[in-house]
Amino acid sequence: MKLTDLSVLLVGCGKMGSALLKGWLDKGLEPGNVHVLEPYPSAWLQQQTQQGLRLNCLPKSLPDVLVLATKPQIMSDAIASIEPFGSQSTLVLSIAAGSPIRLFEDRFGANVAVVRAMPNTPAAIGAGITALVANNNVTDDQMQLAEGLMASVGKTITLETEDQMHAVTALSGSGPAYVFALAEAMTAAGVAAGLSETIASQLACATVSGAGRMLEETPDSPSTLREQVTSPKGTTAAGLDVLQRKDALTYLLTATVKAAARRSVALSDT
Ligand SMILES: NC(=O)c1ccc[n+]([C@@H]2O[C@H](COP(=O)([O-])OP(=O)(O)OC[C@H]3O[C@@H](n4cnc5c(N)ncnc54)[C@H](O)[C@@H]3O)[C@@H](O)[C@H]2O)c1
Ligand code: PRO
Repeated sequence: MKLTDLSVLLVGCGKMGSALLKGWLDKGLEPGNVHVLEPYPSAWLQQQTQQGLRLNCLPKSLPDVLVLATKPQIMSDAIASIEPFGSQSTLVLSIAAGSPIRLFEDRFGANVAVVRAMPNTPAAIGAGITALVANNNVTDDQMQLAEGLMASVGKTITLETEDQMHAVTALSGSGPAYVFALAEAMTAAGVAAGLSETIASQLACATVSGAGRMLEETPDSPSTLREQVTSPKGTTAAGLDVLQRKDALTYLLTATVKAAARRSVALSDT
């Protein structure tokens, strides 16, 4: 099905919901075919009503896709108002961390077609990556539809089992925050080395962003790209000797991702 012909009911239009909606509207989704439920609509979302998007009212017929983008903690309450829309012909596409497929099967019925997806915030600039997993009720056409929607805001990968979603959420879902934290820490390190905050921040952010683009735009692996910066006995080798001493960086990130994955498991159990 083409994006132009698609009808969508979006529940929750905060940071991720609006990043996805922006991407879909840019790619040709008709605002007139979109209903959004959002108690605190942004100025941008309110503006879309002038193009025909319907805010805080329910569609008269079943939409092709019901997108769930509220926080997992209030997912159950949010579903209460839209239970009749979880029919077999409507694809339920949830992006909530820690909301398992069984929650939607319990609430909408065992026959409901559910795709669980984990995007990340670079989706806002079309540079996201989304992992998807479906239940057995999802048809090939519906899976293609879900992949197509998420591909319009970045890359997609399909998971083998829903269990993998905890690690995915911890790695790529939360991952942009780790990278932004790196830029913040590099700025602080630049200040400690004698630069002004402004110059340190400019250098740190451009370095993170430029290195990210190289990962994207060159065929080289992260290891090769790292080696290309590192002259024997030079400055980078001296720095990496601290960063990677006793695998410190790998150890820290492994513990980080494990903690996030544990939180995903805990959210699924509540
Ligand atoms: N932000 C991320 O990086 C990210 C990445 C991947 C997945 N997610 C998932 O996306 C979901 C939304 O996260 P977010 O960061 O956009 O949060 P957010 O708080 O920005 O957005 C959630 C929105 O839901 C709205 N809402 C609250 N109650 C509602 C209701 N009853 N009906 C409809 N809308 C309601 C809120 O007003 C808010 O605007 C979460 O489940 C999160 O796990 C977020
Ligand atoms: N943001 C959501 C959270 O922090 C899910 C992944 C990224 O819970």
